[in-house]
Amino acid sequence: MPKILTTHTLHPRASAMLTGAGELVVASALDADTLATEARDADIIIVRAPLPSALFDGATKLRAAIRHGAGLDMVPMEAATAAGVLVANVPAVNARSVAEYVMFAALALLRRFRMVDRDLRAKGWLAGRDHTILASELAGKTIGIVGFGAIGQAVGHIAAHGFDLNVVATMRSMRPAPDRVGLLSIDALVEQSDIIVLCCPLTAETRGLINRERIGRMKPHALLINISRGPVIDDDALIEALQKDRIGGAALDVFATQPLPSDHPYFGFDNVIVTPHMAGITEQSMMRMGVGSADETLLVLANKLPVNLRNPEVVERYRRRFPADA
Ligand SMILES: NC(=O)C1=CN([C@@H]2O[C@H](COP(=O)(O)OP(=O)(O)OC[C@H]3O[C@@H](n4cnc5c(N)ncnc54)[C@H](O)[C@@H]3O)[C@@H](O)[C@H]2O)C=CC1
Ligand SMILES: O=C(O)C(=O)COP(=O)(O)O
Repeated sequence: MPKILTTHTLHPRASAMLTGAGELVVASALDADTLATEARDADIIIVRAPLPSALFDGATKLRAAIRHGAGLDMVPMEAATAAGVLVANVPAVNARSVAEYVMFAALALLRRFRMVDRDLRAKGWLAGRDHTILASELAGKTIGIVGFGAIGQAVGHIAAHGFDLNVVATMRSMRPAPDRVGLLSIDALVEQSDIIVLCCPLTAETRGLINRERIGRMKPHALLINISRGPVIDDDALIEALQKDRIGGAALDVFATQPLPSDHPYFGFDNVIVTPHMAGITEQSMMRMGVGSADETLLVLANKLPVNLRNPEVVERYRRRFPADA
């Protein structure tokens, strides 16, 4: 029976799909050593936590690493490819969930929800209503989307059609954008946006993209929302801007260090929302990501290639390891 190692428990519908196809084993811990040890006799690994490169050295049976979600930064692609292991992901199926989180975060920041809720509970009704800085509407503001892929487009659609926001976006290749979306360079986008949303993957190019200089160009009331990956932002520069009231606030779902240390400076700001990497996690998206991961697993176990193969250059090496059935 093939061993399907998963870093986290899957949605029941996904587990049910795998019943009979293999032995589904949830990793006992997520540290590098445990994952590498438990992957040694695995045929497939379903990934929701960073994998160490060393995992691929000892995992001689491993056919595929299947990313439960979009971002591929958790899988060391070079090590997987060198070891002849297929890498696949389940793209786009959590985009709606993340886009709804982005609107929630923008509204919560503009409504100063953290403070209002806290003051009403701690100090009573009048304190909850006593805010000298007024809340603000979304309508008419400009939202700037960095990375106009599945999530960026879902954010743009809801923002333009649901909230009457002006939408601008930056893309790597400036292809024609949909109606109601203006294309800008990253520098123009940070200068012109009231709300800046990071929806790009973490790559060598996007690491540190939101640096001190770009934060310095933002409007004084600008809100920064990050659902991408933590290292896209220079944390020291953002913390300094928040301390000096140089920007309006931030909503951060992802961090350079996860779990976020409990004494992290981000916890100290009233105008910062922090969530534990859960923008893409809803009942619906967990089902879709789980089912997508199970679909890809079943294909690989049937000696076929996954639909969303992300390292096609591995195929020849993989086929030498696991010759296809006639
Ligand atoms: N917080 C959460 O729960 C979640 C976070 N994510 C993160 O969001 C990222 C994007 O997800 P999707 O939209 O599904 O992926 P996608 O691949 O559909 O879109 C990413 C877009 O970013 C663009 N891009 C890449 N480098 C860029 C650059 N330097 N400047 C501007 N644009 C650039 C790409 O061309 C593409 O259009 C994922 O890679 C992941 O890191 C994804 C899902 C859930
Ligand atoms: O899709 C992504 O990249 C995410 O960050 C969310 O996926 P996950 O919750 O890790 O399965």
